[in-house]
Amino acid sequence: MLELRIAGRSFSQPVLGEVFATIERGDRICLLGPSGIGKTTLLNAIAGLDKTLSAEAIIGREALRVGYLFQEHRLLPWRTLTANLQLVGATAEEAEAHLASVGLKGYGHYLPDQLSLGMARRAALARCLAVKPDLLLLDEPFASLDPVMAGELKTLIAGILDTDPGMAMICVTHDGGDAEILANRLWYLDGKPARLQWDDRVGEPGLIDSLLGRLRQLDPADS
Ligand SMILES: Nc1ncnc2c1ncn2[C@@H]1O[C@H](COP(=O)(O)OP(=O)(O)OP(=O)(O)O)[C@@H](O)[C@H]1O
Repeated sequence: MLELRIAGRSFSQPVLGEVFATIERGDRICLLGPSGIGKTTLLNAIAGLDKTLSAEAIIGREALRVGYLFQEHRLLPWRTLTANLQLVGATAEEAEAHLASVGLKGYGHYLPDQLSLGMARRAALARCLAVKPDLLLLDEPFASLDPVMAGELKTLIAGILDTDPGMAMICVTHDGGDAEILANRLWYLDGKPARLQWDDRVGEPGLIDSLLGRLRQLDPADS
């Protein structure tokens, strides 16, 4: 469905090295790695937002609908939630249904600034769904949420993926435990410049425990 052939990405210094991988329908990838290593840079590349990369770097991107949940909600603050969803192609009825599916039934007339952090993130997730994505990109969706809210959002995302087995997902997280709930594949990005150090399929007994152990060794601050 998507093939990554990234030769590298530098800003003032090299950030990403060569990244080669394929993403298939139904892949649920948790992307882990130390802070500042290049996870968002990689997600932006996959989303097609990095215009410095050649078309050959992300093969298949043009044919895909991508829903991207950024670290900030990036909803237009002067538009209601319904109007924000309509901007990406939803009808008013579809917008209402998407908002209801993330627990925001009846909030369509609210402005983004009238929402709590957790509600705004769910509204942004509803906007992702309004795109009818083939690929869902989630950049630290649980960051800054209290454990209860984070748990609810995790369950919500797991449910969304369950109802659409063909949808692929890449979720950046610092918490290997998220992988247990959401992932069937794990990527670990590390190195200078950063490369995918592991690309593992979940399913082997003990893999998550071994992942958490490796994370603790590699990056004590993140474990
Ligand atoms: N637009 C930019 N201009 C200059 N440098 C950038 C830009 N975007 C990212 N970088 C640099 O690239 C490196 C990787 O950043 P990136 O945000 O991709 O890391 P990350 O792994 O997502 O970090 P975190 O886990 O803290 O969110 C950092 O050193 C960052 O300063």
